[in-house]
Amino acid sequence: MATISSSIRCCSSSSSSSSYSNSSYIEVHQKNVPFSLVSPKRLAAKKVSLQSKCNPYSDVIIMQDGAVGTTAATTENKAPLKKLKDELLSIIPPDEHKEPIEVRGNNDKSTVSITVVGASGDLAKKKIFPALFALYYEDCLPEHFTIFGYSRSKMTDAELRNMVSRTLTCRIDKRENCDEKMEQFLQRCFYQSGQYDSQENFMELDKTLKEHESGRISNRLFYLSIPPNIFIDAVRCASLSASASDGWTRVIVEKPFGRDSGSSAALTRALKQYLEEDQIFRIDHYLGKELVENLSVLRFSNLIFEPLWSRQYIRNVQFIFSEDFGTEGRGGYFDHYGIIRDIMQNHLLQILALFAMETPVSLDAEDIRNEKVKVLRSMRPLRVDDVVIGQYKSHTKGGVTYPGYTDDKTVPKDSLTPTFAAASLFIDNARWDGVPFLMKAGKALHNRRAEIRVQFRHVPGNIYNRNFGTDLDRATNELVIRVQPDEAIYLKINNKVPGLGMRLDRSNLNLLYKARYSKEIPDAYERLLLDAIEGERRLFIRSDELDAAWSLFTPVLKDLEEKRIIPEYYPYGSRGPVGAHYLAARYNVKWGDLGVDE
Ligand SMILES: NC(=O)C1=CN([C@@H]2O[C@H](COP(=O)(O)OP(=O)(O)OC[C@H]3O[C@@H](n4cnc5c(N)ncnc54)[C@H](OP(=O)(O)O)[C@@H]3O)[C@@H](O)[C@H]2O)C=CC1
Ligand SMILES: O=C1O[C@H](COP(=O)(O)O)[C@@H](O)[C@H](O)[C@H]1O
Repeated sequence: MATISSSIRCCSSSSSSSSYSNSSYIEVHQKNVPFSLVSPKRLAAKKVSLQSKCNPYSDVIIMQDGAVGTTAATTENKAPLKKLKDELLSIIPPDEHKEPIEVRGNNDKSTVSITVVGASGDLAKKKIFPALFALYYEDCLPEHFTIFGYSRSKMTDAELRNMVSRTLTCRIDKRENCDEKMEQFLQRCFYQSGQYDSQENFMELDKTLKEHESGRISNRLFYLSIPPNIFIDAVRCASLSASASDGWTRVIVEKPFGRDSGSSAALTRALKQYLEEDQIFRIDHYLGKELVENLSVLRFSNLIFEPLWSRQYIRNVQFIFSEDFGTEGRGGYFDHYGIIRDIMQNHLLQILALFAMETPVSLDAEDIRNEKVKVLRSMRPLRVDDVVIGQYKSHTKGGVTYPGYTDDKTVPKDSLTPTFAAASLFIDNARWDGVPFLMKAGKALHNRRAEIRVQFRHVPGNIYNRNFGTDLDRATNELVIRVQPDEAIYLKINNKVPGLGMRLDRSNLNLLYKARYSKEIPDAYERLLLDAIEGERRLFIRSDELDAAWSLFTPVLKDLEEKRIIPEYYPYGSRGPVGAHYLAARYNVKWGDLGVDE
């Protein structure tokens, strides 16, 4: 052990728990941060496993006596721990691993305080508290944790609990002890009222946090669920007056990260006055979605896909986002940003980067983020010619009148803000030269959907061409990764219809998640919150990624706004502006979601 690092200690102690007779733990101190441990009860069911249930990117460490712990996969501690794991595994052959026994020790010494800043708001109620409860329900939160709501509204702890309880739901697959779990969770939630720009108020928060931390090593996570104009005030106050004194302090920042390259860089500079880059967790919740996370698995762990993943076989790739509702309630925010900033520059571009990047050296956060930056920097900035914009207008259907975008009272009547956009992007590198990457995003369309469509090239010299008639697109192999709803991966292939004749049809090889997996898919915020607690950064946006993303969109956004380009109006609930078809047609492409057999 001594050969590994003086920062790794290995200890034994007697357990206070009755079900396990012996107890061992290892402590890894990196900047005074102990690594997290996984409950052995969960592991016991699986015997010795090399992955923790809650964070697949943390290593499970098997001690010589059979004890099991996990590492939080931070860049700081991952390297020595990997070495440690390798060493331990080489000492103990797999078939000699004993049953896991309880791992105790440093978990008792540390605690995590999660403060939701802006706790009275929409996102906190809709996503953050429910995600924290789901993590608690799944036994994924550390043993010692406390949740604080912080906002200006006056509320007692009981009122916060009441507000939170109305937003919580139980997992459909295990409801038995839900009420009990909910009550236990709510007892760990507290509320502190304060201003976002008051250091004094944050000092009061600090005092309350300390009382709950009861002398343990304190780790503090601040989730900024507030409008962007108050981000910096809140970060300043939290960092100067309520940082953890001995453990880590991390801040999750919600988008928007600026409106363009300039304002985004200014935000980053301001954040970095108070925080190191590795304390900033910029959320893009699409990266926490199951099928987005699966993209790399699909590409890099299946021999059949990676060889096809280039200009040689792929004709075009489409990233499609649609919502069947308008800006209801968020018009004020939206009008300042528009659909390009709201969806394309972040969610769709992040998916594109994961789709198109080269193979990372490893699954480490920095290796993945390096590859994403590289591919983003190989892309051509967009020009006005590369985009089509639209805005929804009022529409009456079946006796119901749906409002137009500018009917929203918080939106100026003469607003030209796009609620729909389609764009063609290109990656100027050896792999993707000439392949159109098309994006389409819109609100108030005919359905709610997010998907990736990969259209492959036509089969050269296809001897079955005559069976498809003149429309070769009908024979295109298309791989669809449906992010939501009804998560699925399906591949359209050409197949012979059974019978004596020779008739072909298009059929789907279909991996529909709800048919294949019985387990409920976790919400994106669950994964992201857990990662932030564990210090796993791969799903968060690094500042250079953000810069690269803004560089692509800033010129076109500026042009659209300066030239006051008028959007094409489309009826609420329709398929969007026709202009999107012309844009795709320029590259000989048809949008895959509009076909008869989509
Ligand atoms: N809601 C959503 O679905 C999504 C939101 N986001 C982002 O998450 C963050 C939070 O969103 P959301 O919860 O909708 O925001 P809200 O508008 O609901 O604001 C959150 C809280 O901030 C306080 N607040 C609101 N406006 C101001 C103001 N002008 N000055 C000071 N405090 C204010 C209020 O609390 P109090 O008055 O009690 O202090 C409010 O409850 C934003 O950055 C948003 O862009 C990102 C993706 C989706
Ligand atoms: O970030 C945002 O995302 C939501 C859509 O998220 P989803 O997980 O429900 O698909 C979008 O409605 C909102 O405008 C945008 O700010």
